[in-house]
Amino acid sequence: MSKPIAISRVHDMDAIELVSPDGARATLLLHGGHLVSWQPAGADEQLYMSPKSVFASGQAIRGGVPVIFPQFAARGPLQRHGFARTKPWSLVSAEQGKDDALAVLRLCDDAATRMFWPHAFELELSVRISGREIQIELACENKGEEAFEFTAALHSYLRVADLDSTSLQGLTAMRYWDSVDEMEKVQRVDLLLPGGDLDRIYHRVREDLTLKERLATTERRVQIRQQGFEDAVVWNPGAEKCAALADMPADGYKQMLCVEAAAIEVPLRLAASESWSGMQTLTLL
Ligand SMILES: O=P(O)(O)OC[C@H]1O[C@H](O)[C@H](O)[C@@H](O)[C@@H]1O
Repeated sequence: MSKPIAISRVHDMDAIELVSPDGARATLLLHGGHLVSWQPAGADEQLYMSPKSVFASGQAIRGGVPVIFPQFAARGPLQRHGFARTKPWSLVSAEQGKDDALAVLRLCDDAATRMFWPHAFELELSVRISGREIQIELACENKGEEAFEFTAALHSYLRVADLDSTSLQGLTAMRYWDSVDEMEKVQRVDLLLPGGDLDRIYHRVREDLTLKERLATTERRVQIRQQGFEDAVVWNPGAEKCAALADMPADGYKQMLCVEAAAIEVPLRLAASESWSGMQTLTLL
């Protein structure tokens, strides 16, 4: 028997607090369809949330998992990272199942989105938690009569205790766009040690990635899988750029690494009535 979950208030905003029977928890705001917290069963928070983040209508949240749609970064005429992360989404369903908890949110075009982006669309974000895993799925349907193209990302901010003890594995031999140096490069080494200003778009991601963090007596490992998304963005602003971000503490960059499932290099194209979906799955190993 599944039990419905009612809307509550978190950060003074409408929220869905998912709790699965095994104790896994996640919090999703209707603002932006924004996942702001994920605690696997028996474990601590896995997502970074800036203590200086603003939670207000029309504003982007710094941390968790922003939904980037229909434009990644400044790669087009729209506002940075598109409008989905600052719009109010509606609740389709939220329930606790026998061994999981699941919420589905929806965002459709309206007069305001059509002013900037003249297309009829329906976006659905589904978040499912169970045990030590979370599945975040973004789906888009073209509800209009003409084809459209878009770029998108699930911009996950992973929390780390210390960036200097953190590495990311699984990117060997991959081609990437280095957004700092503005050139194409190839990853030579297996372990990426994120220090300083790092902003890369890895192309044609086929392998699972693993975030590894050396802790005092153990190692924390988070497996990152993606389907339907061809690119993965790895971002850390480093000290200088972090200090310039009004919604981050000066040393906040040491506690986070963004590993984003994305579709950027080859924009997604949907003909009338066509749909696409992409997923990022995080598993605490
Ligand atoms: O500050 P925001 O608009 O949220 O963007 C945060 C970051 O998002 C992505 O990771 C981009 O690759 C970065 O270039 C950008 O700085």
